[in-house]
Amino acid sequence: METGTSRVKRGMAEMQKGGVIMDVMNAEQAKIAEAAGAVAVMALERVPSDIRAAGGVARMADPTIVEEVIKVVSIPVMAKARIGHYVEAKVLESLGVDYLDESEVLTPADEVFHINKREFTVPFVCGAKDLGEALRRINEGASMIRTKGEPGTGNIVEAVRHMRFINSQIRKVTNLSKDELYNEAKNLGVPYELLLEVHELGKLPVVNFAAGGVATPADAALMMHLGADGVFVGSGIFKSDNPEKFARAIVEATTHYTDYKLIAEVSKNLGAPMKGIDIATLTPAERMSERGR
Ligand SMILES: O=C(CO)[C@H](O)[C@H](O)COP(=O)(O)O
Repeated sequence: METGTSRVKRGMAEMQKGGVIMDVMNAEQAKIAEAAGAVAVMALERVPSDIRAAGGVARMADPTIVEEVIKVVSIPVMAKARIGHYVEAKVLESLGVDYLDESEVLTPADEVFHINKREFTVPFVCGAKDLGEALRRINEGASMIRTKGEPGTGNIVEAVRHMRFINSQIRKVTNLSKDELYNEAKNLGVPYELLLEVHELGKLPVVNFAAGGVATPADAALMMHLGADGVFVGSGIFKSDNPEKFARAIVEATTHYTDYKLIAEVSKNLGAPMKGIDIATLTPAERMSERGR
């Protein structure tokens, strides 16, 4: 049984299109994000780069933080549950969040099963690095997809790879004949009907945002150029020298992603972006994008 209609759940994500969703750790940051023009905020205890630095098990945020953020902003509030953690998701739903992120940024609670998102009234966003992952999450009830990227690195390279790969897989599926789709569905480990939808639409049946490693206005614009429907930014804003300026500049660059003069203008005197990490220095266990398939 599905709770809430897919049309409404997916429609809510459609309304965020072209915008920036910002990670915030408290009410003050939530107000900065809203004033900068964020279309939604993600309430969490630590941004991904702090999660990397802290080590240990990363869980859902203290409900106090989530409630505090809900209280101070009028834009939608999202929150993260661990992959497979049904109860964290139910708790966050009970707090009245507008969207849930079943996120690889937190330590997975289940190595095999994701949450059955169809059982929830609140819509979900999930990460994906290829078409198979994206369609499996949609089959479980996700109403929005985002690239996984490599969160907390300030390095855009993985988000670029995931966006390019998903889009190239979609192009391939669009060109297959209907009878070839059965084999492709088997190869990708996804239901035939969903793959048929991609074949007919020429895109995912839900919006696909970019996430994981966006650290500058130009990074955000690059992801839009590559076909993202919008952008999530976590560490890039609140681990930069000047969060207010970065937040505003990233929103401007996302909205006007082909206006290179404007992107140059908003990129002036921003102060230092977050330092960032070379992906090659990460061990396999440190790669959050490998969590949850
Ligand atoms: O929601 C997210 C993933 O669940 C984050 O917003 C995103 O991945 C943040 O990554 P980064 O800190 O690199 O911007």
